[in-house]
Amino acid sequence: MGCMPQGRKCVTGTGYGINENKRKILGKFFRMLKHLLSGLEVKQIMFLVNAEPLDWDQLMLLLKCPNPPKGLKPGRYWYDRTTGFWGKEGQRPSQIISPQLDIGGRLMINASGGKTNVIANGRRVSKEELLVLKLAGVTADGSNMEVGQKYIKGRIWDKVGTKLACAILSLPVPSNSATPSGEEENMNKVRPDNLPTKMLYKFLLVGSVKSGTSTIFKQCKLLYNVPFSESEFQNIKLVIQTNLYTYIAILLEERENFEEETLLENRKRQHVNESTSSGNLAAIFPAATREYVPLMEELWKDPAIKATYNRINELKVLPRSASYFLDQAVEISKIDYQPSDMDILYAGGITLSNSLASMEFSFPVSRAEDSLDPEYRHDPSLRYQIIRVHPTSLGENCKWLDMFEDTDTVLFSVALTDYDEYTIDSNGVATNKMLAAKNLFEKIITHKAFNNKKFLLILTKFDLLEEKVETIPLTRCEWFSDFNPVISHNEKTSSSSSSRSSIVNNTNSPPLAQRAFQYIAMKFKRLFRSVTERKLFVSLVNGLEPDTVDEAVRYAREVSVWEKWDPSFKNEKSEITTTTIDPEGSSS
Ligand SMILES: Nc1nc2c(ncn2[C@@H]2O[C@H](COP(=O)(O)OP(=O)(O)OP(=O)(O)O)[C@@H](O)[C@H]2O)c(=O)[nH]1
Ligand SMILES: [Mg+2]
Repeated sequence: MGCMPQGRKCVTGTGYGINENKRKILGKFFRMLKHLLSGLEVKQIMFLVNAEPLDWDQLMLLLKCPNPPKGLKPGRYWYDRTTGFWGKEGQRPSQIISPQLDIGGRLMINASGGKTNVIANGRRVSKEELLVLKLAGVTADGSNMEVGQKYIKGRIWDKVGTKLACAILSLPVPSNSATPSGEEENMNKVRPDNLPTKMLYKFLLVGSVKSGTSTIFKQCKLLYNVPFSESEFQNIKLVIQTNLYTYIAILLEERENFEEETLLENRKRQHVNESTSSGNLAAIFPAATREYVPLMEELWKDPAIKATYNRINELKVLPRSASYFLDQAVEISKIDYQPSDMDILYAGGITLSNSLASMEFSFPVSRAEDSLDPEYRHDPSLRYQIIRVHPTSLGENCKWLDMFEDTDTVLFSVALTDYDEYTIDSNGVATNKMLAAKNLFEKIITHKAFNNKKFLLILTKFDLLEEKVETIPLTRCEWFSDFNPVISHNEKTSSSSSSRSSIVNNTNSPPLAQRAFQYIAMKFKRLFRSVTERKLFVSLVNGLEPDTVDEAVRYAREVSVWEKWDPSFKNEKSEITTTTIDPEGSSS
C-alpha cells in the first residue's frame, strides 16, 4: 500500500496485495483532507473559530483532543476556552468539547446570539443557558461571570438539575471525558485522605404524583434551616392566596346545591348574590395579589356560605387542607400576609421549582447524638443534598434518571392512602394509584443508572391512613388482596416490639393502620428483593410532622454510609438503628 501521509506505515496492510475492488476508495479521507486543507485560501474559509481561521496544526489539535466536536464540518464556530462550550456562530452551544485548546481567536460577546443581560466568560448567554445557570445556583446578576467546569463559583455540572435542565432544554452537557482531569469526577466517591474537601452525599427524592415529596422537601428546608429565597417565598404566598380563592369559588358554587336541601326558606336572599356564584375564579378574583379583605369579611357573614362551610367534609372536590386555609381567609387575603411555616407545609400545589428542586444542608447535632461516643457520631460538617424531582419530568421510561446517577441514596415516597385512589390518563384509562406507584418504583429500581443504589422507601400520609383504613379495606387494591386485617396476639407483640418510630409506638394509633403499614412495607421489600436481591429500607412518615421527616432523613444518612447493605450481610436486624421498623422481621 506504500507510504501514508506523515510517513506512517499502514501496518495491517503490510505484506498484502491491494484489493483492486477497493482501490478507488483507498486513501479517500486523506485525499479529501488534502484537497480541503492544502491551500491557505481554502483553509481560511473552511474552519473559523471565534472568527479566526485554523491552520493545520490547530485543526489537528481540535480533532485529536480527548473530546473533539462531533461531526465537524467546514464552517464558522465559536469556542469558550474556559468551559469547552462549542457552537455554530450566532447559535447557542451545541456541544461541550475539551476546554483549554489553543485554537481560534478571542471569544466575542455576541458569539452565540444570546439576548440576555448575562455575560459568561465574555459571551452573552441565551435564555436557556441563563435558566440552567440559575438552576445551578450561579447568581446571574448581569456581571461578567467565570463559569469554569472545574471551579465555579464552582462546578456547575455537579449540581444535579443542571444536567437535567440541560437535557430538557437541549443544551449540551459534558461527556465524562470532557470533565477536566478524571479525578475531579470521582471526587465524591474516592476521596484521598489529604484532600480537605467536604464530602457531599446526595439523596434523590422521588415518588408518584401527589405522593408527598414536596411536603417532605419543604419540611426539610424548615428542619435544616435552609431559607426559602425571596422569590420562592413570594411564589408560596401567591399559591396560598390563589388556592384560597379557588376554595371560596368552590364554596360559592356548592352553596347552591346545599341550599336546595337545607336553606330553602332563605332562597330569595341568596339570589341577590347570584352573580358571584358562577365559580369563575378569574371573574370573582381578578388578581390574586389584590386585597380582598372586605369581600372576604362580607362572604363569611353570608349564612348560606356558613352553612356550606359547615358541611365542608362532604365537599369531595375540596382538598383536606382547604379548611385550614379557609379558617384564616381574612388574614390570608391581606396584602401583607406572611405565610407561617405551617401554612407553607399545608399548601398543596407548591413546587418550589417547576419540576426540580434542590437544597444543600448539614444536620444539626441532635441531643441524642451529642451524648454518643465521638466514634459513633456523624461528622457534623458533612454536607447533604436533597434533590426532589417530579415523576413527570423523568421522561418516558424514566430516561432522564441518568442525570442523577451520582445519587447516593434514593428516597422513594409512596402515599399510604393511595390504595383506593385512581389516576385517569389522557385516554380516560383509570389506574390504581398504588399500582402506579409500584410501577414507577419498579422502573427506578431496575434503571441501569441505579443498579447499586441504596433505596429508602418513605411510606407517608400515615395520619390519613389511620382514618381511611378503618372504613376502606386495604384489599381495595388488587396488589393487597391477601391482606389479613385480623391480628393475632403474638403478632401484635412482635410488631410493636420491633417498632422504633414514634408514630408506631404511639399507643393511640389504631393497630389496623400499623398493620396495614407493615404489610405495605413488606410488599415493597419483597418486590425490591426479588428484583435486586438487596435490602430495601423503610421509614414511616407523616409529612406534616417534622420529627417523622427528620427521622427518615437521618435514617437515609445512616443508610448512605452502611457498607454492609449487600446480600452477604446476614444479620439485618442490627442495621435497624434509630429510626424505623423492620416490617420483614415482624411479618414472618
Ligand atoms: N395529612 C397529610 N397530608 C399530606 C402528607 N403529605 C402530603 N400531604 C398533602 O398531600 C398533598 C400532596 O402532597 P405534595 O407534597 O404536594 O405531593 P407531591 O408529591 O409534591 O405532589 P405533586 O408534585 O403535586 O405531584 C398536599 O396537599 C399535602 O399537604 C401527610 O403525611 N399527611
Ligand atoms: Mg407538590
